[in-house]
Amino acid sequence: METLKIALLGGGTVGSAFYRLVQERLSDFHALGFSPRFLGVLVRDPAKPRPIPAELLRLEPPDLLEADVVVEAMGGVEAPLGLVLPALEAGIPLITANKALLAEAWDKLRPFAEEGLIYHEASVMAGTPALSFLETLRGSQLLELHGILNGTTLFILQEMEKGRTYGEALLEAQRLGYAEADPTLDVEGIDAAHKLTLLARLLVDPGFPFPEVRAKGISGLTPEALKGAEAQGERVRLLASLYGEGGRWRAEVAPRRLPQGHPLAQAQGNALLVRAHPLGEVFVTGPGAGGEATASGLLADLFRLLSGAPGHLPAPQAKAPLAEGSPFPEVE
Ligand SMILES: NC(=O)C1=CN([C@@H]2O[C@H](COP(=O)(O)OP(=O)(O)OC[C@H]3O[C@@H](n4cnc5c(N)ncnc54)[C@H](OP(=O)(O)O)[C@@H]3O)[C@@H](O)[C@H]2O)C=CC1
Ligand SMILES: N[C@@H](CC=O)C(=O)O
Repeated sequence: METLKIALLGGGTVGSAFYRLVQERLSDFHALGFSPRFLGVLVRDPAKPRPIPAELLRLEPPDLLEADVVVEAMGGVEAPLGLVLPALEAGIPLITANKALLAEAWDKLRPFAEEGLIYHEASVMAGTPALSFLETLRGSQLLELHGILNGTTLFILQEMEKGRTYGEALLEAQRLGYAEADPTLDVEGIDAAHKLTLLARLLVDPGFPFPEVRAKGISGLTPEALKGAEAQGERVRLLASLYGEGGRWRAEVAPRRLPQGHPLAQAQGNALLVRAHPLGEVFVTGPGAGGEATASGLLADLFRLLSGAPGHLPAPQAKAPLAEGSPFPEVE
């Protein structure tokens, strides 16, 4: 049995759930011939209650160069970047749930992603297949993509439809572990824009720049706007859309009106609807936030790594859209 040395950066909602899930799935590791061992778990406050043995908690990162794999679930951009870069330079694979890091520090990380060293299924729709789903669609050419990529705002809209206030619903989303440490990223559409950037790089342009994504969130939406949509047989959802316009890819996050019977309006979880040529229309839905759902995506990546498969490779070249897209109407 080979020891698998894991350095875990972050032991919060996601990191704790990942630690627990690894313990729960030891027999699957053993079946693959590995025995996982955590070198340490980086946190800020070791006194916080969490399901990780105190002797593993570290205020300084464990020696990442000793690890077989670095798993990053700390959030932010500059702090994790400074830690993971030397490990990547040493050829140590990175598994991360951090979409902000990938979206905003791509110039530094792209060479390692192209080498197959970065695994990040959990960064978009948590453990629900989004990146691996789109990888399979590479056999076709993307026409357009529309997704509900943020669990916090979906939860808030669903709760507001049941009569709860925006503020109450946001607090509950934070309690459930769905929201970012800074929930402005969720409610202003920035988290969904990070995720949409990653999808665009996977499918249509390996260098797709994050600042090109227009982001509008839900903080300005009133209960009246939601009721007005309902009266017209519609539902409002924060959609991330990638579509052709004037021969270029346009990427936007905005609250949009959907017919109530549309699969994206009916979806109870995060969702992704893709039209591709020649495949046609494909739809996937499932949990997109929360500790356990995200840990599932991290573990899937760890098993992918152990099976010898490379990380998530960006698109090999930039491609212009084949057709003009048809985004759903935006809420004014
Ligand atoms: N929550 C979710 O549903 C999902 C989250 N993600 C992503 O996963 C990552 C983690 O999210 P989540 O677990 O919710 O966040 P949390 O805030 O719950 O956890 C962050 C962890 O990292 C530690 N940490 C953060 N910054 C530092 C630092 N500078 N030095 C040392 N330790 C640090 C924190 O320590 P301490 O505990 O002591 O504060 C904490 O353990 C983020 O990138 C997020 O976007 C992705 C998909 C879903
Ligand atoms: N804050 C994010 C967490 C998962 O990516 C969300 O609400 O979707």
